[in-house]
Amino acid sequence: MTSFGERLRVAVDTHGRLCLGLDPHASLLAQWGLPDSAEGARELALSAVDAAQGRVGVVKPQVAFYERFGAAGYAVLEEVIGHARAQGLLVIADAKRGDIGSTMAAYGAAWLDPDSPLSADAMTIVAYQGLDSAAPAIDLAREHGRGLFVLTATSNPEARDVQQSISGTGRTVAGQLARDVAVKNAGTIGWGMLGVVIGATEPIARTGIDPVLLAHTPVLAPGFGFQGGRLGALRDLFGLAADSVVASVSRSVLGAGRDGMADALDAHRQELAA
Ligand SMILES: O=C(O)c1cc(=O)[nH]c(=O)n1[C@@H]1O[C@H](COP(=O)(O)O)[C@@H](O)[C@H]1O
Repeated sequence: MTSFGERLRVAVDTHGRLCLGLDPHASLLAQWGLPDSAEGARELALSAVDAAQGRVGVVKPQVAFYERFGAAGYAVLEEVIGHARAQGLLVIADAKRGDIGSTMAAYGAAWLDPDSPLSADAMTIVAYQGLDSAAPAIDLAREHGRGLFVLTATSNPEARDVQQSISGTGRTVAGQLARDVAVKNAGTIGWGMLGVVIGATEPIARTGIDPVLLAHTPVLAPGFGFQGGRLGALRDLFGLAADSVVASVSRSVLGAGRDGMADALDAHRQELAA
């Protein structure tokens, strides 16, 4: 079976390193003239998947924007994930789950088991319980060719006090988590099945993460566009980890509206390539 790392590499080599976030914010639904309902979220997300087709290889629905509509929202999320995957897009479910091992097994089953109605190619997780608490989800992902992205240095400014503080190992919390992930990918040829999330709102040098460690570790990088990170500055921001980056944008594309999304995606791609 092809691993998630290999599939992600092919998607990036084919379509470039941009990922489109499928985030139906209430403000975007209003801007699009759609109802603030599961049906509105469905219409926005399915239109975004259509615009993504042939322009990006990866999409990332943030599940909170569906969850807020309860069961109806989850039904839409199932449809959006299924539709995107059927179109050949890789789907990262941005669920940001984290818990003790036995519960992580259930989260893995929900988002990564091929038989689950929410089955995605990868999910985001929080590992403040220690990366090994995610072992059951990691094992399940490996078995089925799926992946996980571990939050290490997030894009929001409030995160710094925690994530850049020095842990018991002498490294920053972010640096230690990134190292733990990289160690699990060691020995992989190309990209491993475990990635890290590093925000694009400040240079990696400030996070305490050693970019050299990330040669085999894909880096999901949100924070470009609406949050201020510049795609054209990707190499300056990520330094020696730049080649591992998948740059994620949501509002800066979706905010261009139904008819403007395709052009916005093309403009973002050009900015990345420049
Ligand atoms: O894991 C994420 O994707 C994530 C991590 C992070 O540090 N910062 C961050 O913004 N995100 C997500 O990335 C998306 C950013 O959206 P825009 O700011 O609209 O491009 C949202 O879905 C966030 O939940």
